[in-house]
Amino acid sequence: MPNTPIKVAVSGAAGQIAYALLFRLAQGDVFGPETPIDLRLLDLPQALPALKGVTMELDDCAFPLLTAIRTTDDPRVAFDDIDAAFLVGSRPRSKGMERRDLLAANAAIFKTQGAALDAVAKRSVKVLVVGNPANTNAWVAIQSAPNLPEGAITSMIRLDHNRAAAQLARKAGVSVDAIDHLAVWGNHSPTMFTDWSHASVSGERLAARIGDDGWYRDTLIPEVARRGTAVLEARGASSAASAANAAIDHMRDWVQGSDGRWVSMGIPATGEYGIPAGLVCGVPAVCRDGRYAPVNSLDLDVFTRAGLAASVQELIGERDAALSIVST
Ligand SMILES: NC(=O)C1=CN([C@@H]2O[C@H](COP(=O)(O)OP(=O)(O)OC[C@H]3O[C@@H](n4cnc5c(N)ncnc54)[C@H](O)[C@@H]3O)[C@@H](O)[C@H]2O)C=CC1
Ligand SMILES: O=C([O-])CC(=O)C(=O)O
Repeated sequence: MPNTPIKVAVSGAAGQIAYALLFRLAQGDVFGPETPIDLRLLDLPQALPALKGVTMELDDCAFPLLTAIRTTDDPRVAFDDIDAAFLVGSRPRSKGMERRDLLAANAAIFKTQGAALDAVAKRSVKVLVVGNPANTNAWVAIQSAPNLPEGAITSMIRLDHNRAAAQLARKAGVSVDAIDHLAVWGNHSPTMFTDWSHASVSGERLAARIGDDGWYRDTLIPEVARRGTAVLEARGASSAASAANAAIDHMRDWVQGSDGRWVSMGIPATGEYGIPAGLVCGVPAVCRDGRYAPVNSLDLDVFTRAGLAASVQELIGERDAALSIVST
């Protein structure tokens, strides 16, 4: 094997998303078929026995690219010298827990993990936060990692982007690949805003091809926003394989490039579109040469601006609720 292994950490590694993610990572779906991979699996002490079972299964797949697996409950061990991290583990909502309590519990986790990344990860590390509330968890991690370059830590809104793309492709009778310039803005929460105003299919405006503005406003936007809840109700468990698939898509495009196509990513805002600088917000982006660049200077219509502003207000509220944890 000619290449040096890439070191990749996954937190929440004993959980259901990781169970769909790890095997695809080890197969080369993110870093390519020529890149050996050294996995660092992080979970809570009580989950380590189950995590042992996952590592046994990884071994039993005999993946040629998988050169090493290390399990730990210590973020500093997991993140030592890593090139990439998928931060999936977070505290789920439990009975009687208010949203504020959930934010506080997760802010504490992501403060610790951000500080560990700051201390021991490679300066070129690429971090994707999946664990909810993903945008605000990423914001907390960024505040705790002042020595990492700006843009090292992102959050996932790609599942929402993929959900929208699939529904639009079906409605238009085209393949998902034919759709470009689609965006999902804002928070990964029911306030997220699916935007087809720039979307195209083979050079034609997608909105004109579908020709049903009522369906866009009254069906697509709310269905994408509530899709996570609908899957949870149907399956009796929250989205796992599709969440892992979106995490793979997000990191693969970031590493390998999006070929000029728009993807949606939760990234620290630059002040564009009235989003306060630094807030981690879903925006359209293009990835090239291992970097992402937000799509700036778009002309947003009144409906889109209002949808984005509502989601940004929610993010500001979450950030302010997390602020006291970060600053103590
Ligand atoms: N951003 C997105 O689009 C999506 C986000 N999610 C979120 O992803 C997260 C994980 O979901 P699942 O895998 O289904 O949950 P899960 O409950 O099956 O697994 C979570 C794992 O994280 C571990 N964990 C908890 N705190 C930890 C910590 N401080 N350090 C390391 N590990 C820790 C748990 O022990 C457990 O093994 C949830 O927060 C969920 O809401 C889920 C779907 C989509
Ligand atoms: O609420 C959850 O845990 C699941 C989730 O984010 C989604 O499916 O979009």
